[in-house]
Amino acid sequence: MSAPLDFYQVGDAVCDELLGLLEKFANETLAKQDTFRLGVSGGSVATILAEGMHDLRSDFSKWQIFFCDERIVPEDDKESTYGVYKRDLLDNYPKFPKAAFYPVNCKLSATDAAVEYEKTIRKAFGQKEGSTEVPSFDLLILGIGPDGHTASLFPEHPLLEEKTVLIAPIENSPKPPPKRVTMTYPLINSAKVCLFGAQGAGKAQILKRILVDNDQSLPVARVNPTKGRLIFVACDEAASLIEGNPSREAKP
Ligand SMILES: O=C1O[C@H](COP(=O)(O)O)[C@@H](O)[C@H](O)[C@H]1O
Repeated sequence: MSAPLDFYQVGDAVCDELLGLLEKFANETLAKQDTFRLGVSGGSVATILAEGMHDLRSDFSKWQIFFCDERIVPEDDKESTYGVYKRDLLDNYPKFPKAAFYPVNCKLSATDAAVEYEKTIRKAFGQKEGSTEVPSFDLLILGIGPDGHTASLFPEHPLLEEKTVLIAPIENSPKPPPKRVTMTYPLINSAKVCLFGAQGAGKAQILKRILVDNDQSLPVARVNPTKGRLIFVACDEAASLIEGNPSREAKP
């Protein structure tokens, strides 16, 4: 079964739209429960979120922010995703609660960091040790790589078939740096909302292959939160090869 798909073409307002949806989902969630659990990504999406998050009207003390993937590098390395949020958000806006962030322990090996991070997530969701229940994030904000990767799930990589582990190590990422940890499909597809942002003409071809051709060799096309919602936000340039409302129907 496919999750309902919403496609928003937003002129050049991808940043405003992503931040607006983040505020909306956070506050809708907090009207119903005490904690808003968010997963954020690296790359272009990280820059958008880290620069704009402080301005949102929400009770950040009730947010828990995790990483959809992380590169195993020190936090002051320019490749560190947590490093982007630290530099652009936490260091500039000291009122934003640092404790909202749950960084990956990048002092460990990728394997150990993945095991520890899965435990961290399960604990934050109030699960007992040994639980096999899959936590459901309120919102995951995901990026689209030029090769169709998302988080650190890359085309043709064996991790695409992972069914049990929720956070997996990757030692041979085709995009540097090679060592990373990443959410796998069981965790991603259990989210209540998976929200993608696509900005720039460089994303047009891959977005067409994902949304129009439904090319299942592309990791983004396999994101399908079956009990949740799937939303793509694209600027006009990124959406230039898409006509009308895409449905991601399987092609014969
Ligand atoms: O390596 C990564 O790339 C993707 C896509 O990044 P973008 O800069 O092309 O938008 C990102 O979503 C992922 O978190 C990151 O680790």
